[in-house]
Amino acid sequence: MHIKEVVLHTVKMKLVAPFTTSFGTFNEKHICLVEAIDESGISGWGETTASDEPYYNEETTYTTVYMLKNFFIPRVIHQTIKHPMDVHDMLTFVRRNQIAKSAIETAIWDLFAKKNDISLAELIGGTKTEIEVGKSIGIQASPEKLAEKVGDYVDEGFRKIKVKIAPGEDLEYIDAVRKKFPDIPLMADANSAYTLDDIDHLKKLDPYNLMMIEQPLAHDDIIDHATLQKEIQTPICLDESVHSLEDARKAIQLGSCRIINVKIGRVGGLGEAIRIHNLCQDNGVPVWCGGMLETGIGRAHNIALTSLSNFTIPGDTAPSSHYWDEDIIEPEVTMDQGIIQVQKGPGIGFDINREKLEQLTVEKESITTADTPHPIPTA
Ligand SMILES: O=C(O)CCC(=O)C1=CC=C[C@@H](O)[C@@H]1C(=O)O
Ligand SMILES: [Mg+2]
Repeated sequence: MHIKEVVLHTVKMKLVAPFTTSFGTFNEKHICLVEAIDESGISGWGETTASDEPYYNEETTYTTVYMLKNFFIPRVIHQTIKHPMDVHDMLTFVRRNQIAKSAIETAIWDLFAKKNDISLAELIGGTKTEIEVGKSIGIQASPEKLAEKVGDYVDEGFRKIKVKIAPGEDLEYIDAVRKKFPDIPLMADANSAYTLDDIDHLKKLDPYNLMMIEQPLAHDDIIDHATLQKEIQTPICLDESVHSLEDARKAIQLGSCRIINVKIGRVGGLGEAIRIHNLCQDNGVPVWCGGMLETGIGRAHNIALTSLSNFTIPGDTAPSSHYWDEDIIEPEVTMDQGIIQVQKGPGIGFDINREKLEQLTVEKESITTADTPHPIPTA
């Protein structure tokens, strides 16, 4: 397979509701949608899952566009690509920048599946025809407001509820939810808001029977999470700390977590996500697919990934309508009582609403050569 052109469509999209985590509130975001076109004119699609600010990790939408234009697209355009699983190693000449790598790598996965007229789920060996999904709720104004929001999503049938916590917005909030919903599958995401000084405080979450506490400690830590996991009963799930298969291996070996939140962008693409899934399966560590407030393109990749068998915990893959007034894919991602059907069409299985894409585009750039001022390996 050869890519003859890559078009970077940068869109500005407003969320239907603000989303608050321990590191800030998002109301809108710029997203770069990556269109990889082959010699026969077929388009594969990926998206950058960074935000406008480098608060989740070190990348932003703008850094990902720079890295795609200057390094990653010049590395892959006009090259012979035998299989999308090979793209990860083509990009390791650059350190990290996982979200930028993922955006072009996932577009190549979609393109390859379309050229072979199979769904992305089938291409990666997915076994499920439908997936259970959960809802990630941002930090709310009060414990009562949170419990009310949880009720709305329980009524919609979501199979897991994830709430955000931070010091001062944790025990009372979890207590209010558990008082109203003693048995629902409930988890908390701390986005690195705590330290080992908070061990005794975090122990107070143990009686609430949470499925897990996600990323309680530093975004780049594996060692201290192992210390914490020995002290608390609640299973630790890592998100930000796991950037690669190697990070996952070390975390499992050290006992830093019992669950891993796999995000295609954070780990540098679908190939690495599959490798992490397989490693976790071999070690009895369940995984689930986290969300990054994606458009339908990223959402479609997440659904396909979740069709793999060790994704045994519902992911943060809510329907399009929970994020956008109008998504840029057709049809939109919909859900029925917490279940999303795995798309069967070729590639990501959704069409792009080109009219909507044009409306939302703030910048568009077509790249047809490997030109870059930087030395790029070709081997
Ligand atoms: O896409 C979704 O619905 C999940 C959003 C979500 O929980 C997150 C998105 C982006 C960064 C983080 O704040 C957070 C997470 O840590 O998973
Ligand atoms: Mg998280």
